[in-house]
Amino acid sequence: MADTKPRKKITAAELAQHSTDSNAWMACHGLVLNLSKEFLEEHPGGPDVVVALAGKDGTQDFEDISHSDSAREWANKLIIGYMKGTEEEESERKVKIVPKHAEAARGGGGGGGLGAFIPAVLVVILAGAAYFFLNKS
Ligand code: HEM
Repeated sequence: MADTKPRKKITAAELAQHSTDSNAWMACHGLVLNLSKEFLEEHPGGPDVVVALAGKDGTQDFEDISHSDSAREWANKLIIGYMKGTEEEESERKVKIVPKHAEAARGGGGGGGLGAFIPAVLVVILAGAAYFFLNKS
């Protein structure tokens, strides 16, 4: 993850200019990844699916595949810059990395309800068990 290269601030127009397989950038979680030739050749999902998103924001497609944490670490090595945004977003994107699978699922997917539901279910089960044992004796 030792990404020592300074990150560049990139506009949507600039991103859109890098949309061919020999010159492919893709935005992901506000970061800009350089989809190098080696990356495209080695990508387990093949080059075409990624090249189709070159010059665009591929965050949704990247998350839809539920990429592993090692895929995310690989993506971090491709970071060359960050998307232009508000001052706050930009200062975060200067140091940000592609979120781990669990974080992305929690934050981005909108499916956070279950996590909050589990403790409530546990409390009900424990209360039921306590009631049962206290009444037994
Ligand atoms: C740009 C950063 C990306 C990286 C570093 C990356 C890396 C990987 C890695 C390591 C895998 C193997 C499974 C895993 O470890 O999760 C994988 C699988 C896959 N990726 Fe990506 N990927 C990237 C972007 C994308 C995008 C934008 C798509 C668009 C749809 C995509 C589509 C797929 C598909 C379909 C597979 C499944 C291949 C299979 O199991 O048959 N990937 N990717």
